[in-house]
Amino acid sequence: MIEVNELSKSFKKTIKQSGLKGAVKSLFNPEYETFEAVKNLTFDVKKGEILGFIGANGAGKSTTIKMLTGILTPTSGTCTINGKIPQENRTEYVKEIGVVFGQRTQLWWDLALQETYSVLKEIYEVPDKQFEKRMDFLNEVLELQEFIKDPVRTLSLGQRMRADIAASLLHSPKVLFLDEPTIGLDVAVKDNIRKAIMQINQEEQTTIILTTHDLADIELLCNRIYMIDKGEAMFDGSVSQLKSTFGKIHEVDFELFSEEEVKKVNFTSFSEVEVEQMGRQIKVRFDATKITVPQLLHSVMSQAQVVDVSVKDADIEEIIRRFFRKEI
Ligand SMILES: Nc1ncnc2c1ncn2[C@@H]1O[C@H](COP(=O)(O)OP(=O)(O)OP(=O)(O)O)[C@@H](O)[C@H]1O
Repeated sequence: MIEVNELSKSFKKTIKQSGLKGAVKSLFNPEYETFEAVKNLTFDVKKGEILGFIGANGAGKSTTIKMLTGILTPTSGTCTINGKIPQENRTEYVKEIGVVFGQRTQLWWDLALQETYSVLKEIYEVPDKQFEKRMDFLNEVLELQEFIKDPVRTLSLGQRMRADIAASLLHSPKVLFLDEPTIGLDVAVKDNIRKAIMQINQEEQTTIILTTHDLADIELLCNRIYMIDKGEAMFDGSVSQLKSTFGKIHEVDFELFSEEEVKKVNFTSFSEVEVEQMGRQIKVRFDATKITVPQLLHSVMSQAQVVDVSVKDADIEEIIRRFFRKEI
């Protein structure tokens, strides 16, 4: 459904000069440098797939989404969505896609939500019968009923996000771009939005590209992760591949009977373990490909009296944090 090939985008940036003299010089005789925000990205997304597009702040996610939606023109490379080039024949292309920028709304601030949908119906030329059916479906999935008659400016952030997602889906697009759809929402609302996204994807086979900083969104929704850093691809694969390839660090927390017992424990039989001790607690971090949890448990329990143990699996947030810190 989506094919991206060697996609790049550079921006011309003014070089800032220091001091008042420099500022005046920049104003009348600016000097420019080229900044590569996106570098040679190549990936494809199959019909019905949900791709999690992740990266640190400034990695180039929004710039990529803007090229895929046709807002920006690539400096080089190509992207085609359902066989169409986003920058060509925009009127036809926008009927194929839905876009939600979580930080901004596409709704009219002073109009009642229902009226906004009627305007969008005309813009996208949705036939009356289809519009009614669509509104019933969106009402059911996104629970719009309680606020559909209210002006957009009076909606809460969670209601506004549901309203925006419904607006992006009104014309039954084949591809949906969601840029931070759960930003700033409370846990319960996030949960509702995720369920709605999942239902739409399953019932309509909508292909979705989702950018988010909330890794629970990725774990719960995405079949695949595409990770970028400074505009370049870093990882392309499933969540379980990410965990099995990079999530080797596990953690076991021991609670011992007393501080005296803690002093009895040594880890000299293991070469690479990271140990932290606090009161009666011992926290051990280790590479699960080199040491197994039973080996570690056996060693500690044979040396001292353990009252509680908790084992933490590799967590996607930790893996990505290590990626961004360049430890991986
Ligand atoms: N119009 C522009 N002109 C110049 N530089 C730009 C422009 N748009 C984006 N950039 C730069 O390109 C880089 C990538 O920005 P982008 O908004 O794509 O990042 P992002 O991954 O979406 O970040 P965030 O998670 O913070 O939204 C940044 O360094 C940004 O300053």
